[in-house]
Amino acid sequence: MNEVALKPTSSPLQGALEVPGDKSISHRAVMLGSLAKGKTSITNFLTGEDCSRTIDAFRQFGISIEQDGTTVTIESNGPEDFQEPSEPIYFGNSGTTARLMLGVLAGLPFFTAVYGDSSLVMRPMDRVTGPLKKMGAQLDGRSGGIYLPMAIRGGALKGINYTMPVKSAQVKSAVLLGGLFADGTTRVIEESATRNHSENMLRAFGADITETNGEIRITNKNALTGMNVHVPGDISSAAFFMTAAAIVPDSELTLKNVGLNHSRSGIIDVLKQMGASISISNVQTIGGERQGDVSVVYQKLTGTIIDGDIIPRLIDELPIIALAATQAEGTTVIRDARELRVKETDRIKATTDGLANLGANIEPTEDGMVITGGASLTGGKAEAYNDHRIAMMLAIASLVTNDDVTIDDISSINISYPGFFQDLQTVTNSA
Ligand SMILES: O=C(O)C1=C[C@@H](OP(=O)(O)O)[C@@H](O)[C@H](O)C1
Ligand SMILES: C=C(OP(=O)(O)O)C(=O)O
Repeated sequence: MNEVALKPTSSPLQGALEVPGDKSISHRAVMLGSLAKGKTSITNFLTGEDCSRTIDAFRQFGISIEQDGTTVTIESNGPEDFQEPSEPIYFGNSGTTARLMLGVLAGLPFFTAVYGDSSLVMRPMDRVTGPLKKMGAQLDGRSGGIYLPMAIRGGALKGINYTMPVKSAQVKSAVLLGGLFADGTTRVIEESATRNHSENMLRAFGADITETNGEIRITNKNALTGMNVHVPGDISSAAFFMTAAAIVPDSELTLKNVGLNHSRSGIIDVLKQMGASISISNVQTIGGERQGDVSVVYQKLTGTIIDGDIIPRLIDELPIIALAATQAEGTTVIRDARELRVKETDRIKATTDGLANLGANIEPTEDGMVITGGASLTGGKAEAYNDHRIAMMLAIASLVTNDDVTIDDISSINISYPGFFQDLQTVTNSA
């Protein structure tokens, strides 16, 4: 157990901070770098546990991957040289590793067994095995093929046209990765845009991929070629500090080099909609990924409605947005976010239980929550349910409570943000 009792501090957040590299982009850089021929160098790689699971998976195929802090170097001859792993592959807590790797494994002509931790084995995999089976892969798993552990016999795929039934970048990416190995063209049609890092990076590595009006097409024509990838700061990590600065009076904080890809920046739109003072500067685009500095100056927030197409653009930020809503004047309604129920934990339950324990007026709904804000939080005990995003949200809550916030276990934070508490200390002490 790593229980902590965090003292309430109303100390404003000041100065500048550079959050670690983006988790989604770090995973994809290792995957495409391993599938490419030649050398790939990744800088500002996220050293969190989830991305280590992706590195370990490719090492099991015999790929040479060297890691020196946030720099990762991959030397590969491409998938023809991958070896059949002699041991099952462990995906840990990482949904992105599991779902995207199933797309890769579907295309590799050998047998693999895969498993995950106690959270990952409860997360639905049929959303990716469904389309991959249509492409010709043989996959089976627990409970009739829905859950890990799973066994895959890959190879000989054919392109399909796939209209996505769930708004999920992991599903889209798994099908596109399968499409890299399939005969003919693979088409994915999405109704609402989800994060497009796979498309951006596949294009940069030389894949034959095009996109028009929500239809993405990939053809197995060009081998990928190794390249240099610089990973921008993770907006999902920056979100904790942006929100903290937006709710703690007198804060004035800049988050530097944050990824600002439109498919990820819903948090900025929502905070602005709630009245936050946010400005963006030093914008540049590297490898198809927009990035820049985000400055937040404290200003009183008001409640809002969050639903529809913006949900996939801020899905991982909804727990911290719920905390912002507890500090905003009026009511905030979050809808169309049923996907939160199948993350590392049921995030609708974890967020509403946790914030209610700290004194918030918050109610779960089937696909979201309703928060009546404006009152200060008391503090108290709350469970992180072994979910990094919940643990960090509860830690940020201690900046606005009257008494201690006790969190049962904070070790999950290493999944996506190993230096979180040091960074929190830096910006709260520089006032
Ligand atoms: O593709 C990705 O890197 C991710 C996609 C999202 O999941 P879904 O595709 O399940 O929505 C997100 O919640 C997850 O943190 C990372
Ligand atoms: C849902 C998340 O990740 P994953 O699906 O990769 O476990 C997350 O990081 O919030």
